Amino acid sequence: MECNRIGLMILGCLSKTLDCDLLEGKHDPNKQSTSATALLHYPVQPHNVGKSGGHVAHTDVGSLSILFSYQEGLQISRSGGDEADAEWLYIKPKPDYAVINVGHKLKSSYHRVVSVQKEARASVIYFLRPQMDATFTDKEGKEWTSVDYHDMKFNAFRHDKAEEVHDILRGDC
Ligand SMILES: O=C(O)CCC(=O)C(=O)O
Ligand SMILES: [Fe+2]
Repeated sequence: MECNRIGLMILGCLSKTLDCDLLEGKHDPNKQSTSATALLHYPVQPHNVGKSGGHVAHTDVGSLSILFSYQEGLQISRSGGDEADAEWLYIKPKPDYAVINVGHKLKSSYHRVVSVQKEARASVIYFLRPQMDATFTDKEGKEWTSVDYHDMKFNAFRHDKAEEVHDILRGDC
């Protein structure tokens, strides 16, 4: 609940600063949404250090993500491009701070989690998302409901071969 409130507050501040309404009445507390809290566990991968053995490169679905982790491994791409060509930068964890990632409307960063340590990694993340029936138009002019877009992207996450759904994971549609 608190993360939801803080997320909406941040979106409100960004809206003012950018002079555009990012909330657009699309976060009605009385309507169902796909907002969710995820507890992520990354097992030890001693043979996979520095590789995307943690979380495949992707952009986040929704309005804003609030991430808590005390451990290294999160990287963002500075250059874009394919996962293999991208220039990956570590986001260092800072005690008592959360990492805030904007979602699609503001062009989410392309990020991933790599294996860096000999111990398992854990993170907690809250995804603030619009109500299910909120609509938006993608780059190709196709209209989506928030829930349909969410489900389409999650099918891509579950896909066996990330390279086949690369454009979806990178948020290119
Ligand atoms: O575990 C992390 O640090 C990031 C997880 C993430 O990017 C996600 O679940 O979308
Ligand atoms: Fe993410």
